[in-house]
Amino acid sequence: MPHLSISGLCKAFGKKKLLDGLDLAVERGECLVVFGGSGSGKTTLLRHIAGLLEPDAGTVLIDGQRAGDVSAQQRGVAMAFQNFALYPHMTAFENIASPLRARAIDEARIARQVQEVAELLRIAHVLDHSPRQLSNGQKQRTSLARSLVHKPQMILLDDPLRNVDAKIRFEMRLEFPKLFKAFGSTVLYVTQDYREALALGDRIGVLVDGCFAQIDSPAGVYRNPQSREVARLFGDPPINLFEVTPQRGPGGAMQVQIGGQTLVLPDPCTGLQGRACVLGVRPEDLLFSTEAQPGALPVTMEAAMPINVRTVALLKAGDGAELLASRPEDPVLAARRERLGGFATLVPGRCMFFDRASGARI
Ligand SMILES: Nc1ncnc2c1ncn2[C@@H]1O[C@H](COP(=O)(O)OP(=O)(O)OP(=O)(O)O)[C@@H](O)[C@H]1O
Repeated sequence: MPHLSISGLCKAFGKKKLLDGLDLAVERGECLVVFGGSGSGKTTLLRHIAGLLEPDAGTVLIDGQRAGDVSAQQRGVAMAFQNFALYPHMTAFENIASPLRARAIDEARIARQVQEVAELLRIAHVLDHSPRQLSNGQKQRTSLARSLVHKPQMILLDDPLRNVDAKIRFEMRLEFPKLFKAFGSTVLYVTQDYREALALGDRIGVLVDGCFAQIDSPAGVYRNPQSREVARLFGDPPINLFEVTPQRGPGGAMQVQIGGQTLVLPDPCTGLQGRACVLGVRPEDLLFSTEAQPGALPVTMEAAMPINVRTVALLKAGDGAELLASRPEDPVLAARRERLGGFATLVPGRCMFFDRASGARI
């Protein structure tokens, strides 16, 4: 039996349908990231799992029991919301110990459990500090330690890194997966940052219009998105999307028109002839070269910039259609300030097609 099992969950506030028949099953010990835009209903979903909201329709079961029927504490569910305020008059130790005190656990065991979680979160050396003596990162770790100290079977984390600076966010993203596995808890982790979703999730549920548009591994949502919407939500620079109608070219290979120019597709694409669709190509799968190649799309490079260890080029084809190509760091290209004529080709096996009307993956 899955640890968490949701079926047909519906919730509306006034006329606004927020959750619209949502289904989800999460296995014990799994980290499921709920990813979606602002206002898509992520927090509302967590509140149902915590038993704080009643569904309009559908069921939320934890270990087979309805979420609203037993208290979160009895079910071993812990929650940590975006703004984890610490008690300002208590030391870090007392803050972390507070959920254990509420359970009348003896002092020696409290000290042991606080020490254990503080060591895992690397804050054992500041346990006697008050919150105002802690750095922002240490505050964040302390509040997380407080959520984890009683070894919850399930932990609900609502965008815990939203309000921390980039360095702490990066560190915590690296540490979270190990930490979650060390506790063995089932984790539901809400974020609107696709990088965080890719870094942390065993699986990612992509929340769009009140349902999961796709629930898949990080590689699955990135490499094999089931809709144009999911494809667009992951990736920076974003995926290239072009409305095309593939046709068989004179040489027999399938081709499309971009910016009024012809690009030969690298794959057979059987069945797409004459079909109105959207071609999706990730920038890393669009190759730019100054050497002419058969079937390549004539383009001009309008600009290029380094992004981390890659260089991203803005290309224009024909009547002004824009394409993005990214390649391993290329300082010569990145330093160039003038336009550069060239050709674009696609990596075989990497083109995605979506139905133009519905957006569904073909
Ligand atoms: N109790 C409530 N009554 C009325 N409207 C509500 C209630 N709770 C949430 N909403 C509305 O539902 C929408 C979704 O809220 P929710 O907090 O679930 O989104 P979210 O995906 O977590 O957003 P964010 O990432 O910005 O925190 C918002 O427009 C919010 O104003």
